[in-house]
Order: sequence, then C-alpha cells, then structure tokens
Amino acid sequence: MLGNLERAVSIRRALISRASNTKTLEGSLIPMVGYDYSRVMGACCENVIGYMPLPLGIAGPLKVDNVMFPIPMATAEGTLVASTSRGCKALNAGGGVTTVLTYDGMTRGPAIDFPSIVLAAEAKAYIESESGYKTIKEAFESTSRFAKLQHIKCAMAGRTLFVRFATRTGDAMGMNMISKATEKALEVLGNQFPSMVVLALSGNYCTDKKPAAINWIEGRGKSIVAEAVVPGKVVKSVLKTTVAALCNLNTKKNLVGSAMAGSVGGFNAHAANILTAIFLATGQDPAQNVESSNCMTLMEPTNNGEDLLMTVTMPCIEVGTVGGGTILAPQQAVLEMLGVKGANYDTPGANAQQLARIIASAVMAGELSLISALAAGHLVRAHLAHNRSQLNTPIPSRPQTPGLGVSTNRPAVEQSSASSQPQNGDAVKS
Ligand SMILES: CC(C)(COP(=O)([O-])OP(=O)([O-])OC[C@H]1O[C@@H](n2cnc3c(N)ncnc32)[C@H](O)[C@@H]1OP(=O)([O-])[O-])[C@@H](O)C(=O)NCCC(=O)NCCSC(=O)C[C@@](C)(O)CC(=O)[O-]
Ligand SMILES: NC(=O)C1=CN([C@@H]2O[C@H](COP(=O)(O)OP(=O)(O)OC[C@H]3O[C@@H](n4cnc5c(N)ncnc54)[C@H](OP(=O)(O)O)[C@@H]3O)[C@@H](O)[C@H]2O)C=CC1
Repeated sequence: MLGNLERAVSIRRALISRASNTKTLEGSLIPMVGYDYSRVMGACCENVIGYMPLPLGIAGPLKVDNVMFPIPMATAEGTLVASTSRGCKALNAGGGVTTVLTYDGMTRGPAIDFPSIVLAAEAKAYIESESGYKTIKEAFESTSRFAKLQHIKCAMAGRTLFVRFATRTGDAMGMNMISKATEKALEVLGNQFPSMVVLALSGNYCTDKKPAAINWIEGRGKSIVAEAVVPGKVVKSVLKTTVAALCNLNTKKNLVGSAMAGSVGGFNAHAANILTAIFLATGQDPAQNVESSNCMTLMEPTNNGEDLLMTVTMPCIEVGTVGGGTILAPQQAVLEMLGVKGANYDTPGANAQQLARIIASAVMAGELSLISALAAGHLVRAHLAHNRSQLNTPIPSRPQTPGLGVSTNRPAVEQSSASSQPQNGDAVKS
C-alpha cells in the first residue's frame, strides 16, 4: 500500500528546504503536481521532489521503409527540430529511407581473476568449447524468457579474464536482464573453476555508457544501416546546396576531420543530437547516448552525379520499448504514437528494433540538413534565429541570488581573476 505519493513529494521538498537552509523548494518552479509517481517508485528514481519538463517537438514525418513516422524530439537546442524536419522533407522527396538491421545483441563483460595465467587460459578454453558454452548458455537463459545468448568473446589481460556476453533481449534495452543472466552464468563457471574470483559483473569490457572501440567494431544493442537517394534538384531547392558540395564536405569533415581528431565512431556531424532528443522523448537511458551515437555518415554522387546517395551506419543503438523509463506515461504515449509501445507479442524484439530503425533514419535527416547548412554557410544564421532569439530576457552574467545549496562565498582565486582585460579564448567562449 503506497499512500499519497504527491504528499510524500511535498513533505520531501519541505524537509530538503529546511535542511539546506538556503532557498525554499516550496513554491519553486520545479513542478510536482499531477505526475504519476506510482510508476516512478522502485523503477525510475529515488528521493523524488518533482519532475523535469522538457520541450517536446515533432520533426517530419519521415518515410522509413515505406511507412510515415512522426519524429519525437525532446530538446532545448533551438534549430534541431527545424533542421531534422528539413532533412525529412528532402529524404521524403527521394522516396524515403531504407533500413537494414544487421545485428541485435546487448553485452555485459565481467572481469574475473584467476590464480595464474594457466588457469585463466583454461577457463577461456572451457567457455569457448562446445560443452562449456552449452552449459553456460543454459544457465544464462534460465533467468529470463527473452535473454537468448548470441555469443561470448573472451580476452585475457594477465591473469584477469574478460568475458563479453552478447544476448538478444526481446523488446527490453536489456541491461538488467543481461546482468541477471550473466550473474547466473558466472555461478556455473565458478563450479568448474572454484579458484576464480569475480572482481565485478561489469569489467568495462561491455562497454556500457563509455566510449570504446569494441562497441564500434562488434556492435552493441541494435546495429542499423540506413540508405537514401536525394534528387539533385531537391538538394538545391530544400537544402540550398549541391550534391558535389555535400559529398566533398562530408568526406573532408566527417571522414578526414574525424580521423585527424583521432575519433572512434564519431564519423558524423551530430548523430548524438537527434538520437539523444529521441531517447529523452521515448524513455531510453540517456547515458547510453555515448555509444548509441556511434555513426558513420557517407555521401556519394549517384545517377551520373545528378543525385545524392547517402548512408548512415550505426552499430550500437541501445533501445527498448519495455522497462526503464519506457514505463512512464508520457514516454509511453510517445512510443504509442510511433506504434512501438511495450512488448511485441508476435515477435519479441520487433518493437525495439523498429524504434532503432526510426532513430537511424531520423539521424540521417539531421545529418543531411546540418551538413547542408554548413556547406551553404548557414549554420550561424540559423542558430541566431532559432537558438538565440530571446533578446528580451538576456541571461545574467552572474546570479544575483544563490540557488539551493550554492555557497555565497566565492573562492578567492576566482574573485581575483576577474579582470576588465579580455583573456585568451574569451572570444570563442562568449
Ligand atoms: C534552420 C534551417 C532548417 C533553415 O533552413 P532553410 O533552408 O532556410 O529553411 P526553409 O525556411 O527554406 O524551410 C525548409 C524546410 O525546413 C524545415 N523547417 C524550417 N524551419 C522550420 C521550423 N521553424 N520548424 C519546423 N520546420 C522547419 C521545414 O521542413 C521546411 O519545409 P516547409 O515546412 O517550409 O515545407 C537550416 O538552416 C538548418 O537546418 N540549419 C542547421 C542547424 C542544425 O542542424 N543545427 C544542429 C545543431 S549544431 C550542433 O549542435 C553540432 C555541431 C555543429 O557543433 C556539430 C559539428 O561539429 O558539425
Ligand atoms: N543493471 C545494470 O547494470 C544496468 C541497468 N540499467 C537500467 O536497466 C533498466 C533496463 O533494464 P532492462 O533489462 O531493459 O529492463 P527491465 O529490468 O525492466 O527488464 C525487462 C522486464 O520485462 C519483461 N518483459 C516482458 N515482455 C518483454 C519483452 N517482449 N521483451 C523483453 N522483456 C520483456 C522481462 O521478462 P523476463 O523477466 O522474462 O526477462 C523483464 O522482467 C533501465 O532502467 C536502465 O536504466 C542501465 C544500465 C546498466
């Protein structure tokens, strides 16, 4: 029996206000009324004092595999929805986007210590043997109706063994599911190798929520490739540039520029922009935008140089339509709008895979529009119009009233550094 959850939130706000002794949370602009806290409890957040609204825009619609989808984007970056919409318009004019799913497998990579390299190597050989793999797979899959082990990749670093489990997770993004399954699999492995010590269920070989080449190379979550042809006349009329300029800039910026910067998986202009906005709108784990935004954008002339052939390759889109933030009512409503709410009972996993296809296609729209704006020299003018037009409410350079928990005592070093002289780099920071 849960009691009055909204009352609990207001009591928590009062207690926090009293304890922090600075600025009251009561009457603050952080909203708390009319929210379904019952879905949050034990699932999405602890110590809840309200909720954080974000503007939700719709780009598109965009034709993905011959079906029109509105593109929901929760963002505070003005221009993003307009830009993605422009990309959708151009892609639709060429017949829309075609997608393929080349892989589906969430991963967890524990770190296991052995007393010697010989024992570590024996464990590796056991996991890779037919009978060892079968035993581990049975234990792994016994924990869930949806976890289906795809393969295991092992690597030794001295006497530490890293084991990367890869699994189907149905319509869930799957991190809780795979963690539970991995724990069970390690229990069985421990029976075979009693001297092994599981240092951590996650040994960063997964790799979750951190940049890593292994995700880019092997894939994590859903791997999607999307393709479209945009007629040259549409490139001119909608995108205000040319096929040749786009192809040249895409190569120099997204391939050569990213190579010069030593990028891994960042061979794109702003995949993270579109992906994160859709993640926030659909209840995904926002921290997984790190690897999910891995993307290579390619452009080449086609039809005797008249038209543009474009692809985006995204090997790590980590999404679910069940579990996590997808159980919250507004996020669920957005998933419903896309026709992918909850579990797909006919083909488990089909809803989450469809969402990944939509995301990759929307990323393509955003890429096309931004690269066009850069090629045409329109980026700054677009952002000044859509992103910085609130001239009547300038952002104060220094807060007048300290916020909750903010000390009024600025460090001496910060005060003494104030100077009327411009500092190195001021021009680019302003
Ligand atoms: C802003 C535009 C679209 C103007 O572009 P435009 O060509 O002047 O727009 P237009 O008025 O001719 O309209 C063309 C279409 O754009 C859409 N559109 C146009 N305006 C709106 C609007 N208000 N609301 C919704 N949709 C809009 C809409 O589809 C419209 O068609 P219509 O509806 O008229 O048939 C263009 O200049 C643009 O896309 N600029 C790029 C901006 C951008 O992509 N910013 C992303 C963030 S940049 C960043 O964060 C990353 C970065 C840059 O650092 C990464 C890097 O290193 O590259
Ligand atoms: N534990 C960790 O290390 C990490 C956790 N997270 C968090 O994990 C959460 C997501 O975990 P995740 O495992 O995706 O979700 P859940 O923990 O919600 O697990 C999914 C549940 O839904 C059930 N289910 C019902 N129908 C389906 C279906 N069609 N497909 C798949 N599952 C179905 C599963 O059944 P069954 O019981 O049979 O499997 C399971 O109980 C997020 O909150 C995320 O932020 C994020 C990163 C790391």
